[in-house]
Amino acid sequence: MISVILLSAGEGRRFGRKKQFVELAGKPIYLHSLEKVIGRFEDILLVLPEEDIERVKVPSGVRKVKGGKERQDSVLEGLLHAKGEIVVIHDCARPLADAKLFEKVCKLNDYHGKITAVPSRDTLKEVAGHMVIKTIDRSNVWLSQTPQAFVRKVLLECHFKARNEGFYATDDAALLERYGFKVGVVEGSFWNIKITYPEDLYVAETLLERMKRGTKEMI
Ligand SMILES: Nc1ccn([C@@H]2O[C@H](COP(=O)(O)OP(=O)(O)OP(=O)(O)O)[C@@H](O)[C@H]2O)c(=O)n1
Ligand SMILES: C[C@](O)(CO)[C@H](O)COP(=O)(O)O
Repeated sequence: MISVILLSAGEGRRFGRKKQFVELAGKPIYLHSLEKVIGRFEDILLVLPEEDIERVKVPSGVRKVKGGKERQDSVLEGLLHAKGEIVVIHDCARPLADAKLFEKVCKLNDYHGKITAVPSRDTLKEVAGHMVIKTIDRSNVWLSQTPQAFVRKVLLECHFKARNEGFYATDDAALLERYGFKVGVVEGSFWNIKITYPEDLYVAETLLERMKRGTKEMI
């Protein structure tokens, strides 16, 4: 069985409010991800802020779990309730993720986990105090996205170790890397943007409009 853990328990500090409940194309941001996985996966968990759990209504079969202080804490809460041998972790803050990506990333083969990611298109500079130190070779640099999939037991082991060490990372793959497990990459999409700041919402709206019209060419 595969479990999907949808993360929606953030505070939206950079956005200015809990962005998961903000409307995007007529429905709250978290619902975009939920609708992508319903009917495709047996075990779906939606991680929510404790104070919102009661009032947020979800389709039958979807389990609501209370989140933690940081993203990583929320993932661990989800993991402790998940039933699948494989777990897919997804940020509801990425509402444009293609439904097919969720299935693609689960095919782990001989990896302990897989991420979706896109190769860097920009020239990368290391900067200190507004001064350029050097240009970083971008040929091996990929930008990490979600969904990401893992063998549940392995991810749980890594989360426990990280908690004991007080180590926090911005994605789950970083924990597997730290403890010596193998992480593979599936090509994601430049359309799968993350809503972090208010302006990201306008970009997401524009992209969604384009997707609805069936035209995915770059603007
Ligand atoms: N304690 C947390 C923090 C984050 N998330 C989720 O993890 C995803 C990525 O996090 P981020 O974009 O950082 O969201 P926020 O934590 O809400 O934003 P900020 O860091 O600006 O406060 C989001 O879907 C968010 O809801 C979560 O479930 N629990
Ligand atoms: C997991 C993630 O979506 C990958 O890009 C991201 O790391 C979330 O955290 P961030 O701090 O907003 O980058």
